[in-house]
Amino acid sequence: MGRKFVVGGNWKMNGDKKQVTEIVETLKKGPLDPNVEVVIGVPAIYLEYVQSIVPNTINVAAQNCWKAPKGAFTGEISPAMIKDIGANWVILGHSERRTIFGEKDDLVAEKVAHALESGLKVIACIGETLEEREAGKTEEVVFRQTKALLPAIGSNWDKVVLAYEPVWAIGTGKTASPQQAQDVHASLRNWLSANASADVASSVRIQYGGSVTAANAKELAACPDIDGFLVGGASLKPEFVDIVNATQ
Ligand SMILES: O=C(CO)COP(=O)(O)O
Repeated sequence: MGRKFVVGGNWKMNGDKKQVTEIVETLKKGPLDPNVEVVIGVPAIYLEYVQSIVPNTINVAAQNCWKAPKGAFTGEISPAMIKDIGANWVILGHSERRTIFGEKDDLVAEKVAHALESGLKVIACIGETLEEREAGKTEEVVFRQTKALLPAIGSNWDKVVLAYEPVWAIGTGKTASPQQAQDVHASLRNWLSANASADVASSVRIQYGGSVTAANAKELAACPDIDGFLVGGASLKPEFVDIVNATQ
C-alpha cells in the first residue's frame, strides 16, 4: 500500500543542551534506515538549536502549539514560530496534554486545524485510558477522538500521522501486545473508510506509541496496520536507532 514507515521520538520534558546534542550525535551516526521518516519531538526551548544541528534527513517537531499565529497567549508558541525556526512538524493531542493540561477533543481539533493551515505537518495522538479499555470502550474513545479531528483535517490527511497511544501503555513498561495494537489500528482504518474516505483509510499512517523499545519494536512493526511508532523514554537512548530500523 506504500505507506512510508514513520518513527517519532517524543522527548517530552527531558534533556539539557548536552544531552540533546548527544542524542543528535547518536542519530547522525545511526545508521538510520533511509526508507523511514524520522521525526524528533523536542522541548520548545531547544527546537531552534536542534533544528540547527540535525541533518536534513531528520525532521523536528514541537510537542504542542497554540491555535493562533500570535497574540496575548502568555507561555504559548504558535505554528508560525515553529515554521520560522525551520521545523515542520508538531505533535498535538498527546495524552499528557489531554490529561495533565485538560485539553479536550475540540481544543485539540482547533490546534490541528490551525497547525495545518499554517503549513505544519501534524502527529495527532489518540488513545484510551485503562479504565476505558476495561469498560470495553476503546473503540468508542478512539473513534470519538478521531471524529473531532475530521473537520479540522479536511483534505489535509496527507499532512497528518495518527498516533494510537493507549494511555495505560505510556511510560508504564506495559506495551500493548502486537495483536491489541493491530486490532485498534485495523478498526480505526475501517472507521476512517466509513467516515472519511477509503483513500484516507488506506493511505494514512498510524503509529503505535506506549512503551516501545528495541526489544518489542520488530514484532509490532510486522503488524500490517502499524506504520511506525511514537516513542517516549526509548527515544532518549541509543536504542532509538534500532527502533527506527525495526522494519529492516
Ligand atoms: O507517550 C509516548 C510517546 O508520545 C510513549 O511514551 P513511552 O515510550 O515512554 O511509553
